[in-house]
Amino acid sequence: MIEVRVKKRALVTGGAGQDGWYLIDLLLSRGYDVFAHSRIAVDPILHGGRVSWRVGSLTDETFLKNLLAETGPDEIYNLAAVSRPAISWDIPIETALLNALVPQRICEYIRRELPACRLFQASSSEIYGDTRTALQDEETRTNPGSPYGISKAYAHQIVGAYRQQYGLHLSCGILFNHESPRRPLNFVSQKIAHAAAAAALGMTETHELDERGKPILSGGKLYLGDINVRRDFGFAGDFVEAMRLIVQHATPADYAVGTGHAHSIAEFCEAAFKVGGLDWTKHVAIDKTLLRKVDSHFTQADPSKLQSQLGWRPKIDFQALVEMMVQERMRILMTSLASADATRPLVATTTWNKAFD
Ligand SMILES: C[C@H]1O[C@H](OP(=O)(O)OP(=O)(O)OC[C@H]2O[C@@H](n3cnc4c(=O)[nH]c(N)nc43)[C@H](O)[C@@H]2O)[C@@H](O)[C@@H](O)C1=O
Repeated sequence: MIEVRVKKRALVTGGAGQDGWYLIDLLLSRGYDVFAHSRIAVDPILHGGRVSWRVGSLTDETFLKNLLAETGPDEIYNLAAVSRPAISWDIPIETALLNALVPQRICEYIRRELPACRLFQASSSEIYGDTRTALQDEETRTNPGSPYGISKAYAHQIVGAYRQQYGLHLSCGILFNHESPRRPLNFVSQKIAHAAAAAALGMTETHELDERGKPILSGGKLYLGDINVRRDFGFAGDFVEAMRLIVQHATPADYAVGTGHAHSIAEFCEAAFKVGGLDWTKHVAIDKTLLRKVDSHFTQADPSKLQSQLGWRPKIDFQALVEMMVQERMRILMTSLASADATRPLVATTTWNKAFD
């Protein structure tokens, strides 16, 4: 019997991460049947219990094949990854398997079993490495410097190769830094937002720990690495809209996904502490142990192709993004202060588990 589907069926890998959250909400609002994968168990009532979750490791070939066979998606959004470039040095083999080989296995499965299925692959501006190019777009030379960047470059190129060779609808979004209140604390944006919120509430010490295993705000100070790095910071909610547009477009292709504006980490601090009326220079200090030996010092997207071909425009600018993040951290901290939970143990935010999306 031929199955007639009324609704489109999407599979989102790494669905429990920041981007998965926004994308699943978007797809549900567009009437999709959503299947989501997570590496670890998730609360089934998330997203109003409207998502069918599958839990397991994508690097397990049998699990991956069963996942694709059982869900039979019309569209796959491959967001699962070791998502922290700095941590990819600690787990380089897992990074290569999950970030590079899994996308290839998905392409191979699509080629053999689901040729009508469309793929969005989450590529990254880390594929450019420490570039000196003023603006980066789809043509910019890839020169990644970390196991993360190298694994993402492999995935980017193999997806493009399968698209060329087999004429399949496989696309990559080269995602520049994208943040939100759902960002884990071990990314610089949320680390700053958290410290700025705590300082605004008059706190000098937070329970949550930083990469060094010390409180994120300690003695009223936030310790950071290189604050001169400039990044193109966008809002994750805007980025998932780009993902959907890319998959809906008649022709598959690669797109740079970023705002086109760059800000330094120092500017992020300035904007974040300003939300509470504070002078960031009194609260931020440098700890050289947080400097990265390999880093991308400057990223700024040229999103012209995405804008002209698909009409994408980010709705949240840098200022609004920072304010949104700091205000949400203030709300969370006030809730926790109100519950007089001051005796709870310090919380590490940099566990191995948090390396994944
Ligand atoms: C595009 C790319 O974007 C993300 O990776 P990331 O850029 O490594 O993210 P991050 O927030 O850890 O670092 C941003 C910058 O901030 C600098 N920085 C300074 N001081 C601290 C600091 O104290 N902590 C951290 N974490 N960073 C610091 C750090 O050196 C780096 O230059 C992922 O979404 C990834 O999946 C992805 O694809």
